[in-house]
Amino acid sequence: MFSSISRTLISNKPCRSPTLMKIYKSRGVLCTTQDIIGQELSKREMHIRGDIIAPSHIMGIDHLRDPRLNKGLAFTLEERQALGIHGLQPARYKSQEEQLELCRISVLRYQEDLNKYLYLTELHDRNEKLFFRLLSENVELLMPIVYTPTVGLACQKFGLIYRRPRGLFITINDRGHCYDVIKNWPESDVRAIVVTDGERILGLGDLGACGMGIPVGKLALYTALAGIKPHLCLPITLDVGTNNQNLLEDPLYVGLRQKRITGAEYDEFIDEFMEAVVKRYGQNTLIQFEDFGNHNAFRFLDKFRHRYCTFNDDIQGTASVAVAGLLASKRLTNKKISDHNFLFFGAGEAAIGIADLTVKAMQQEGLTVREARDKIWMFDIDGLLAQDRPEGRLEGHKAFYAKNHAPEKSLINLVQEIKPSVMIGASACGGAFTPEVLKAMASFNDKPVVFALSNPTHKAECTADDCYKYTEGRAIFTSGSPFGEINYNGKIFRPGQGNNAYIFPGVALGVLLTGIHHISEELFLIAAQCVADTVTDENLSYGSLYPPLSTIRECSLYIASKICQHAYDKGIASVYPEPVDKKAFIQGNLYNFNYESSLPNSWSWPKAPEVKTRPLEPVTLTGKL
Ligand SMILES: NC(=O)C1=CN([C@@H]2O[C@H](COP(=O)(O)OP(=O)(O)OC[C@H]3O[C@@H](n4cnc5c(N)ncnc54)[C@H](OP(=O)(O)O)[C@@H]3O)[C@@H](O)[C@H]2O)C=CC1
Ligand SMILES: CC(=O)C(=O)O
Ligand SMILES: [Mg+2]
Repeated sequence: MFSSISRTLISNKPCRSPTLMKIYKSRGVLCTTQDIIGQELSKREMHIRGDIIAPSHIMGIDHLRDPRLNKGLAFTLEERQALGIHGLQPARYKSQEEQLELCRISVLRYQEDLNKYLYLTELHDRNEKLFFRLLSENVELLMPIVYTPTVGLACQKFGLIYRRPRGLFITINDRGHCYDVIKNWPESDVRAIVVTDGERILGLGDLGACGMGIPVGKLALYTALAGIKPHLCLPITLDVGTNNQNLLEDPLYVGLRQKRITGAEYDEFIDEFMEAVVKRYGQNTLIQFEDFGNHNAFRFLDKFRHRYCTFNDDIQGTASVAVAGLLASKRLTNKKISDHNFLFFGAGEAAIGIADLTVKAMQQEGLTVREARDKIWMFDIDGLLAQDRPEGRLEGHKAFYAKNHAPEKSLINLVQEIKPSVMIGASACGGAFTPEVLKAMASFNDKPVVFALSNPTHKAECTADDCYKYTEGRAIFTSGSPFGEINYNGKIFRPGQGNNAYIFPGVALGVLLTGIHHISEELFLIAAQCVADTVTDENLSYGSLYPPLSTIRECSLYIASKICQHAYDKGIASVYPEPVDKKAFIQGNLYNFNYESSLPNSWSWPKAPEVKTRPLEPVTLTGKL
């Protein structure tokens, strides 16, 4: 459709006069934006709308300035001539592969991770395809930069490093006008939103508006790990203030300088936001809640899950990746999930989410809900979840796991008493799994399973080194942030990263492609099984319960294909007709990480007299400078 549009004249301003419109139309001039794609779009959107690009309407320097169009030195001589950028760059042609190599060298030149983060942010702003291809082909190297742990530091330093806008900030002062703010977003076809209010950023607490790094990082993974087209993704931060006194007093803080709004005003604001999203982008827009405070996270999941296309990544995505690890661990321990005795350190979004999904996994193995819950012990800031404990409420799902047991505030005492075979930390309490606790786990388990899921790295309940050291190399260890390769007494471990990044990109892709309206727990069990299925014996031999990060893209596509099948089998898809070849359907909808021709379809090499500049000698692609 667009190639014919690109051949047609487009007037500078929408025409309002019916008479003029008739005349223009008779001459083939498109008068209003509606004429072009049947929607209200700005002129720029006519040129670049989603992945429909009309290069013939963008001339000159904009091709280099627009990250969606820029290919660096990969514009051919023909393209440079046609686009009017000839002479604006040095003569050398560089393929995308050569550029990728230069990017790798450039990133590695930086000593500090925050500088690597800044380099990648700048690349993202400069050349979108190069950024995403670099990230997707170097996940092991770069995910720790755009994601945990470095993204945590980037959020903490957000006021200092903020350069260019990315994503939408909607503040509590915009209430009544959420839709108007969302309308300012230049893309008319958004399918996925990651939203935070910054109250619980990783394990770093309330970072207010500085939490924007998280939706940006999560959505970068949507594209890099699942091939979801970047223009379909929108990061949003809802700025309702912050209770972080340091930020409130920090002259560099970029958010609203006020305490968090709570209560009815806050709830109405979130309601308005959800409605505004649907009003602009439709009922099927996927809204991923990320890093909200505990109380709000559970409330909103309950409130919205049957009204919107939404999920909470910290509760459900984390649950899925942890259950995936437990499923994979069967091959090392020879135990079913229901053979274990669990102790959770932390009873918040992540821990409760994992516990609830683990119960579902045990039900699949034949246990009743009661029997499954009995196997799960939980510990929060006030100690063991015990039915009659004097302190600490048993709000929400905590009550399901409360035991008929005397109050217990000492982790080591509890460990020694109940002798768990699996211990899962999701407390943001760095170092809580002390050498004593780890030694105890090793004393009554041949292969203790230890998950230290808190992020970023310094919040992990124990390090990988300590875990292997104090369990004599017998532990099956997983962490939320990466620990790299560990050499314990000559044995090499490559512990896996139990992070929801294995789950949410693939789940999102499956949901978006099939148009699932409401996201059930079942999808997260499917995703867990997919991840567990992709773990090889070799991965397990290095102590990893997850496939290597270098294969996480395949893992996301596998999850999406299973969700796709499930959606049509269960009749919960809304995209019809059902694709016969699901794999081809998915592949056909993925982002193309490679540069494409910038020449309009109709473009042909101009005749000599029309060319104002002297054509360059074509440069050989492999030639040296
Ligand atoms: N690996 C992954 O993919 C993910 C990791 N996480 C990480 O998990 C951590 C927790 O996140 P989330 O569950 O959302 O946070 P929450 O605030 O919801 O939960 C934290 C839990 O830890 C408990 N806790 C805090 N301090 C202590 C302590 N000293 N002793 C015992 N328990 C304590 C809290 O107790 P109380 O309930 O009494 O307040 C609460 O139950 C974060 O570091 C986060 O980064 C989160 C999501 C995904
Ligand atoms: C990984 C993640 O979602 C978190 O730590 O909050
Ligand atoms: Mg999170």
